[in-house]
Amino acid sequence: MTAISQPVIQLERVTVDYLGGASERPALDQISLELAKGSWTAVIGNNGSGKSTLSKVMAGLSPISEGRLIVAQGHSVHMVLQNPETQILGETIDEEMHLSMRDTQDRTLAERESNMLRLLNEVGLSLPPDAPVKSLSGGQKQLLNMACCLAAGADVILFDEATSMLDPNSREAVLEATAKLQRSGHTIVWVTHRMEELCFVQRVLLLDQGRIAFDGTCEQFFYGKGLSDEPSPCERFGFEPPYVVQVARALHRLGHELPVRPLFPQQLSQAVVSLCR
Ligand SMILES: Nc1ncnc2c1ncn2[C@@H]1O[C@H](COP(=O)(O)OP(=O)(O)OP(=O)(O)O)[C@@H](O)[C@H]1O
Repeated sequence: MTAISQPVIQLERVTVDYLGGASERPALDQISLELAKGSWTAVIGNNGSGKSTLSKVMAGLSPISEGRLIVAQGHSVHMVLQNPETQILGETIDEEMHLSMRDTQDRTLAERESNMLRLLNEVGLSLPPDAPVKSLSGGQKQLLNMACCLAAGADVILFDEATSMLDPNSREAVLEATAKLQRSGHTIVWVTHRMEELCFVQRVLLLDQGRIAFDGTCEQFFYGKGLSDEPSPCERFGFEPPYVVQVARALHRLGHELPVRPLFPQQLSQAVVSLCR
């Protein structure tokens, strides 16, 4: 990847070596990277490859053994964790939101209420603010966690496997809300094991034993750089690509050259229709 003119987050040769950790190697090993403002980056890798440690480092929640983290001035980094329950303390939506809101002394009650409703609307959580948290689905709790990040002033949000405990509809709602936040200028880091979620992001970082083993676009990850039959990075590292990509690769091997490298079912169907014309 080329240097980014104004990175929001920069890691310079960051190593994290947990004291007393079971592994002989550091959790992160000399990682250098830059995140552009308004970008959406996925972080993937096998269990124990360092994904959670990397997101905690970026959020300033993990000590660094060597190297340094630079967060550009005026930017605020927050996290949405895997288990929707983990970071909720309030008993109702509004109680949870008020716990997260910053600068509350400066606002009148009416301003705070309207700000809260605006943020809930921004993530697509349309429930009465006095709804008890325990009545919310897992997906609604993640949307609430996202709204709380916004309430706390986050412009960089790190999702650490935030959809892994959700059903397909809830996953879609969280992905849609995240895409909307990115369109409005937020910087997103998305740790995941789900290959199909990479289709939404601009940049894929693959961690392997604490090091960056791949850094490129989703298309490059699933299809490789050219049209050759060589295994793609996704295949080389032993991940199963989404079904759409598998079909497109199979068609290519059978000699049917698609005009695009599809990521979504609609793109695949359009490409197949164009082949039949
Ligand atoms: N608090 C800790 N103390 C000691 N070792 C740790 C700690 N947290 C993580 N590790 C070790 O650091 C390495 C990277 O762990 P990390 O949780 O960052 O990986 P991961 O890619 O997020 O894994 P997973 O996909 O299972 O969540 C692993 O070897 C893990 O055992």
